[in-house]
Amino acid sequence: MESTAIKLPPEAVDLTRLRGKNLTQVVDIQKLPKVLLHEHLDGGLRPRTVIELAEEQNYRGLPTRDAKDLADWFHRGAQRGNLPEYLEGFQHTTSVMQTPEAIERVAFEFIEDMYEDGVVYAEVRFAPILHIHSGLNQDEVVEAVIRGLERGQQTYGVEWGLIICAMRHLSSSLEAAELAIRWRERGVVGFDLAGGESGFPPKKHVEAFQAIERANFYITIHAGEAFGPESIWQALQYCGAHRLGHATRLRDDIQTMPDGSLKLGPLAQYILDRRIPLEMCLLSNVHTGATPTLEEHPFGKFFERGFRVSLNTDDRLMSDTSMTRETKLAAETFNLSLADLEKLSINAMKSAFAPYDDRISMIYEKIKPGFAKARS
Ligand SMILES: O=c1[nH]cnc2c1ncn2[C@@H]1O[C@H](CO)[C@@H](O)[C@H]1O
Ligand SMILES: [Zn+2]
Repeated sequence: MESTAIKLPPEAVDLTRLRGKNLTQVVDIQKLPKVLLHEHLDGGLRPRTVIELAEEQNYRGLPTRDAKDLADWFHRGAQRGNLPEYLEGFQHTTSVMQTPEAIERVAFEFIEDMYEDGVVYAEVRFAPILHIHSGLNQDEVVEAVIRGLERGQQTYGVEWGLIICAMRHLSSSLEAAELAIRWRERGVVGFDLAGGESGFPPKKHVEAFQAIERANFYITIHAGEAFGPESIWQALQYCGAHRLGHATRLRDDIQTMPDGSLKLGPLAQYILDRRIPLEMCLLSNVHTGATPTLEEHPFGKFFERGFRVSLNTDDRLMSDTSMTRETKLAAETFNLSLADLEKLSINAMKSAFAPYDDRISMIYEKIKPGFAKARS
């Protein structure tokens, strides 16, 4: 009897087998449903917006008023191979985010950018204390961000969560934690510790983390970016982190054996076993020197070994990146397949601080159908 099955053209059959560059040349990465968990609101402004906001707020500190030159200036400044210098550019972005209108605009444009980048769910973070220099209080700052995010969602349908950052070098982390808890009914989903890592161990802020835990709320901490496994260990075992930002230097707790297998130290084993989500940021790590090159980034190993990793942008302006770019780079550098990319989106969505039911519906209503469409 003759088969009645429809014959697919060979390239359609092969799509699921493609990897790396072969994959990124055929599949439109921008259209795949992606999830972003780690992006700084003040690290993702459009260069033109920075210039316009500087004019409106009479801020004279910008090095140039040309959008292209300004973008180059941010990229150059961020690529000096260490975190403290990487962070210098934020002085300008936070300086132009001091009025409710400016802050709301940046938040709205963030959602608009996410939509254009193919991101279906995004968690964005910032430190309200850096936005009170023109007289706003921190609640007003958070309210302005939420207004922009809500307006963006109404227009573009991108779902979001907001994370409040405390800064490692400041003593106001408890105040930031209380602020995060106060706004949880309006879309704040968690609490983070950001800023220069070396010399600022997370356990100094343990009171803030305990306040978050007592409120049954969520914690992510920048750890293992500019300091070793000790910082990651403290974040988990002193501060109760539910997720880790970067965790690049967890590689120091993992040994590659002569046969290529990985021998995990106790910290790495704990992170693997407990399914602790690692918010990995490839280009940002190259720029801050957390990894010497993209090829040597531990992401590939972590993913293969089954760690709960996700791809993230960190700071789209400083690192000249997007989710599409990070995903393409990851696919090409680590020879990923479409199934791998789907797994990364699902990993991220599973790890989001959104409620369980929302995460499930995002996975089954947006991510899986989006990838199925890409395959068909
Ligand atoms: O990669 C990073 N590591 C540590 N801190 C960062 C990174 N990117 C941005 N920030 C810091 O977080 C603040 C709130 O968004 C930013 O102002 C910047 O100082
Ligand atoms: Zn970050």
